[in-house]
Amino acid sequence: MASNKSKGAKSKNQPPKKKQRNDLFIDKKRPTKKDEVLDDVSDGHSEEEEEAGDLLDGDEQMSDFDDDDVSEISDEDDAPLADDFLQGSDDNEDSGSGSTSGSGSDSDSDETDIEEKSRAIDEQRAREEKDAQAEMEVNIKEESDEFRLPTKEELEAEQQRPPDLANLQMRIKEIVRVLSNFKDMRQEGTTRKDYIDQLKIDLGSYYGYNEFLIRVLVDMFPVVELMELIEAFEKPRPTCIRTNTLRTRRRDLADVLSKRGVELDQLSKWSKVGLVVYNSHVPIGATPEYLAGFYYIQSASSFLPVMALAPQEKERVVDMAAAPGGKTTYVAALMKNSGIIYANEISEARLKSLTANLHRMGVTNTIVCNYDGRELPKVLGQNSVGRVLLDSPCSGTGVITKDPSVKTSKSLDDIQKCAHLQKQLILAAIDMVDANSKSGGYIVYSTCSIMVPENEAVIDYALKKRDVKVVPCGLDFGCPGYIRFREHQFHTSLENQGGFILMSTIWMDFLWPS
Ligand SMILES: C[S@@+](CC[C@H](N)C(=O)[O-])C[C@H]1O[C@@H](n2cnc3c(N)ncnc32)[C@H](O)[C@@H]1O
Repeated sequence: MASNKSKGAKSKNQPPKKKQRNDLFIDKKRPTKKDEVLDDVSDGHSEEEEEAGDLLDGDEQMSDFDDDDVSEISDEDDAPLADDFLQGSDDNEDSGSGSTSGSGSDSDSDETDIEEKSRAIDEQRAREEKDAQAEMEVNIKEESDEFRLPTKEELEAEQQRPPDLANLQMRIKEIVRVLSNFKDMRQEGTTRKDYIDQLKIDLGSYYGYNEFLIRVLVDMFPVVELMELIEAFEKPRPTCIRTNTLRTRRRDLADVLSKRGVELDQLSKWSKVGLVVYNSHVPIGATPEYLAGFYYIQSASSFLPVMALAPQEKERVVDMAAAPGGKTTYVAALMKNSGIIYANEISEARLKSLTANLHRMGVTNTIVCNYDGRELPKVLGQNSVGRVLLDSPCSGTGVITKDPSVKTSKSLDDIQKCAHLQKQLILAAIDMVDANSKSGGYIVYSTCSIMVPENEAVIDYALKKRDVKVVPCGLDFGCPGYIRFREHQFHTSLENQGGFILMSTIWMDFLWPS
C-alpha cells in the first residue's frame, strides 16, 4: 500500500503451482475439474488398457484364428489343420456331410463353413459388446445412485457411536463430488444447502474444527478449494532458513551446513537467501552457525512481506509489531545495517526474544521500542518515516499447520477484536509514513490470518479513511483478494493487487512439496 503516491505497477500472476494444490487433495479426495479430467484420463487409460487388453486378447485369438485360417486356405496340403479348424466349429455336421460327399465341392464347402463360422463369431462379438455396454450403463447408474445423504435417524444413530472416521472421510469425498457436479449428481429432493450443511458437520468432526471456523471457511471457498486448504493445513511445512547476508553468503552457508549433515537446497528462484531443509542429522536451531547468526529459521511465506516492503539503504523504517524479530532482521540485512529501523513490540516479555535475535544476527541499525503500535505516530512523529511494516497481530487462522489449536479456539468475537485493533494499527502506520519520501512512502500490511475482516476489510477501511492506494507489491504470488464478501463490497483495487496481503501464507503452503 502506498501513501498518497503512485508507484510503477509490476505484473501479478496466479500462484505458479496451482495444480500442485489440486494434487494435494486428489491423492486422497475428490479432484478439481482439471484433475478430474486428468484422473479421468488416467482412469480412462487403465480401463482402456484393460479394455484394450480384452480386445487384444480377442484380437489375438481372432488374429491367430485368421492366420491359421489363411494358412489353411492357402496351404491346400495342410488338411489336418483345416480339420482341426473345422472340428472347432459348431458346424461339424455340415462339414461331416461335406466331407462325406467326396465330391469336388470340398473347397466350396470349406469356404461356406468358414464364412458361417466367421459370421457366427461376428454375431457372438456383437452380442458380447451389447451386453458389455448394457452392463456398463447399469454400473454407471448404480455408481451415481450409490451416494445418498444420511437420514435424520442414521445421523442420530451415528451420534451414539464413536466417530467412524473412514465413513466420514468417504462421505466428505462424496459430498464434494456431488457439489462439484450438483446438477447431475444430486439426490432427488435434496438442495445444495442439504449437502453443505452435512459437509460442515462432517468436516468439523473429521478435521476437528469448531462450528464457527468451519462455517466461515465453507462460506469463503468453493468446495474443491476448501478441501485443498483444509488438507494443506494437515500437512507439515518444510523447514526453511534465511541466510543472514550481514554474516555470510547463501552458498557458503549451504556448504558448511551440508558438511554437518544437513540436507538442503535453495528455496526457490524467487529468493536469493532462502534454503529449504529436507533432513538434518543435527538440530537446525542449535548449530554453531545458527548461534553465530548465519541464518534465521523462518517460513518461506514470512520472507514475502519484507520482500514486498523492499526497504532501501539509509531509509527510516518502522516495524510496528516486531517480536521475535524474524522480519526486522531481514529488513536490517536488506538495508545492510544502514539507516534506522524502529522495531516496536507491545509485549515486554517478547522484547527478550526480539533483542536476542537482533544481537545474534549482528543487527546494528535498530532501535527497539516498547509501545502500543497505535501510539507510534505520537512517539515517532507524523510523516516521519519512509516505510512501515505492519506484520499485524491476528487470529492465526492461516497457520493452522503450525498451531492446530486455532481450529477450536477462535470465535467470531476474536476475529472482530483482531479486526478492530488492525484497523487502528493500519491508520497509525499510514500516519507515520512520509508520502513525500524520495524513495519510500510505502506500508506493507500482512497477517497470518485468512479471515476477510482481518485482511480485505482492513485495507478497505484504510482506503476509506486515508488518502492512500493499493499498489502492486511486485511479487509473483497470491491470488485476487475478495472485492465482495457476503453483503460487503470492497475497493476494486483489492481484487488485483491485494492478493499478496491475504494469501501469502496459504499459497506458500501449497507451493511446497509435502
Ligand atoms: C505476528 S507477530 C509479529 C511477528 C514478527 N513481525 C516477526 O516476523 O517475527 C505480532 C506481534 O504483535 C505484537 N502486538 C500485539 N498487539 C500489538 C500492538 N497493539 N502494538 C504493537 N505490537 C503488538 C504481538 O505481541 C506480537 O509479537
